[in-house]
Amino acid sequence: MFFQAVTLFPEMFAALTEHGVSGRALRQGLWRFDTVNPRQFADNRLGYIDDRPFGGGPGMIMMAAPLQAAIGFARSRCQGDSRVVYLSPQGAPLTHRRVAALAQQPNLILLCGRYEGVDERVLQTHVDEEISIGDFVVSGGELPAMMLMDAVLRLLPDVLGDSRSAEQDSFADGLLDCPHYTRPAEFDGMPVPEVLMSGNHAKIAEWRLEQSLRRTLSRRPELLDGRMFSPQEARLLERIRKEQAN
Ligand SMILES: NC(=O)c1ccc(NCc2ccccc2N2CCOCC2)nc1
Repeated sequence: MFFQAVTLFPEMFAALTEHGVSGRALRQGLWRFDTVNPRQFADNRLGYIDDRPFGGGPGMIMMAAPLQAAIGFARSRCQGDSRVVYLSPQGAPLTHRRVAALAQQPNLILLCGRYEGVDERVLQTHVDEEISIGDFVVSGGELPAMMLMDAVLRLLPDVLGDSRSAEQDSFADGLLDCPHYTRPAEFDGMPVPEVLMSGNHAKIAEWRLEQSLRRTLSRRPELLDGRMFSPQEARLLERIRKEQAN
């Protein structure tokens, strides 16, 4: 996987390239990263890459030409297909399903907007997909881009190592995660659920699945809409619903 970010703030991406699982995977060569700064494609001496909005209004808009050139340069560095993703509040919601689809791409180019946004004509001609990480606004597309990258990287083989498999991530099975505990066995007078100390792996797995179903039902019931259930899940849901009915 070759990620490129078209960004005015390349140093921000150190958060992923210098730290944690993503940083280690980069050093191991499990993925590649580079940035393109639109400022180097400004066609004037002063490096202007933004200008006032037609129609008036506050702030500045990123100009089309430098972005088009930066995207073209990024694409020229890709072997095979490349996909340009624009992070914006107007994008399609990022879900596990969409992350899994992106993880199949060999080359992803992430366009990070600043100022008040980007000239629409770049989006129409050079952006393949517009994605939002949530219904809120942040100052630039870099943090959303890094969240997308991290979510994709966790799905790449070997990035998480054999200790953790991504399918255990909640959302991978379409459910919220179960509660987790570690030592001490009693903290602040609170014990750990007995079943987790039992060593009975089938019962532990069933307890964890039941807890995930309970949490999903109470916190995000809409996630269960349209989801198929295994016989075990259906049985557990039945028991939970009965319990809540009385
Ligand atoms: N939900 C998201 O994925 C998300 C993504 C980006 C983003 N901001 C960058 C941005 C990108 C595109 C358009 C406007 C803007 N903004 C620039 C700064 O001013 C506000 C508008 N915010 C939230």
